[in-house]
Amino acid sequence: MLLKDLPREALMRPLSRNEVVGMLFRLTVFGAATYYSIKWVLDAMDPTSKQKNQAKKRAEQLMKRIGVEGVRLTEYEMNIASHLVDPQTMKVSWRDIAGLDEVINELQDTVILPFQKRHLMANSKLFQPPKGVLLFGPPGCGKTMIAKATARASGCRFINLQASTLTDMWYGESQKLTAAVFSLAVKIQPCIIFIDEIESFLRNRSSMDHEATAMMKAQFMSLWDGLDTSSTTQVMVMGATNRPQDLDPAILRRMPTTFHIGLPNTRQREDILRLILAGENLSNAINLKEIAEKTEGYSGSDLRELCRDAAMYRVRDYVRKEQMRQIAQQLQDCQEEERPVDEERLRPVTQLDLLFGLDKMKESKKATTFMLPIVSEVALD
Ligand SMILES: Nc1ncnc2c1ncn2[C@@H]1O[C@H](COP(=O)(O)OP(=O)(O)OP(=O)(O)O)[C@@H](O)[C@H]1O
Repeated sequence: MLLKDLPREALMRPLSRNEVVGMLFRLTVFGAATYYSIKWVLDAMDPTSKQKNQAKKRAEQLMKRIGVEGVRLTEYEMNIASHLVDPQTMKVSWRDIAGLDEVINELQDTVILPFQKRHLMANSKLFQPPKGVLLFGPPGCGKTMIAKATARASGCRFINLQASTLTDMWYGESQKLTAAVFSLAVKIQPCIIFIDEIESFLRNRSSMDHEATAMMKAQFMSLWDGLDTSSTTQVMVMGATNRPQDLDPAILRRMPTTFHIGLPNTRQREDILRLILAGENLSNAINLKEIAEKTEGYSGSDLRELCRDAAMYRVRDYVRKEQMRQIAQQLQDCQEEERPVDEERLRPVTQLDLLFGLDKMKESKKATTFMLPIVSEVALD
């Protein structure tokens, strides 16, 4: 039936109460159905919706585990919260770091103490943890370990941020995420925001910078400055870099507390080797001083790799011995005999294993330094 076919009186008469309620009800149902359909279609079209849901779930679990409950997070804060490190899984402590006692003592006084004893100095502006700390030095020398151990020792929550988390986003998203980093840190304080390779997104500003990058940097700095407005805010940005010379001077100014984590000297290398090999079955003739003296220029991570290789030789020997025994048994066509208990165990790591490991490491280092100029030639083209 068309509208013009309806009797004029029916159109003019006022609506009854029930009709108005019914109409309102139908409108509400229709509005809600439209809203959820559009939301569903948009979610289905959003290529990142699955990631968002996973990040949300992970963030909720983590927040529960770190003991933060009853705090409402925005979608962007949820995303950042998925980079929270669960303190239970953060195993690194000072005892796992060798040869860096001076740095650790300094960190203890300048960073950890103000966090640990914050209740004593609540009203002192001078005795607040620094808002920015920079760890710099060559790769593999323990910067990340130091950052994690600092968070653990100071009882801080730890957001482990990769620069790409903020820079890989769509235009506009980066800025929302940057804001979320700081707002989340304040909600879950005391908190350390750790940014590895900080120079990769807070590098020297240049006229070549994309507008969005320049805006994000400016925003990052102003949010960082905002931490200073309240003396009770317990949030610190800790950056790590291999290339401090590439950092924006404005960023360097905001990180007056700097720690150089350099390549270890002979004594430090010996300490690192001792720590890495602690708990291993070692031959009595092991001479770590000799290995330390032969590893000039090696980082802690190189030394760990060397020890890993050395420890593998005895596994390889064990497997070979086993194969030889099986072949001998097959040749003699005899039943498998019971073996003495010490044949079931791996032999101790010997000095020779370490020296072999060292040779292998030297070879691979030579190969990579040989490859490096080729890589840069390609990049320059
Ligand atoms: N001083 C040290 N004591 C014990 N182990 C060390 C030390 N330095 C480095 N290592 C070993 O090297 C590994 C790498 O260290 P870490 O990731 O902290 O280095 P980094 O300086 O952050 O390197 P990058 O700049 O590449 O991120 C550690 O997991 C650890 O096994």
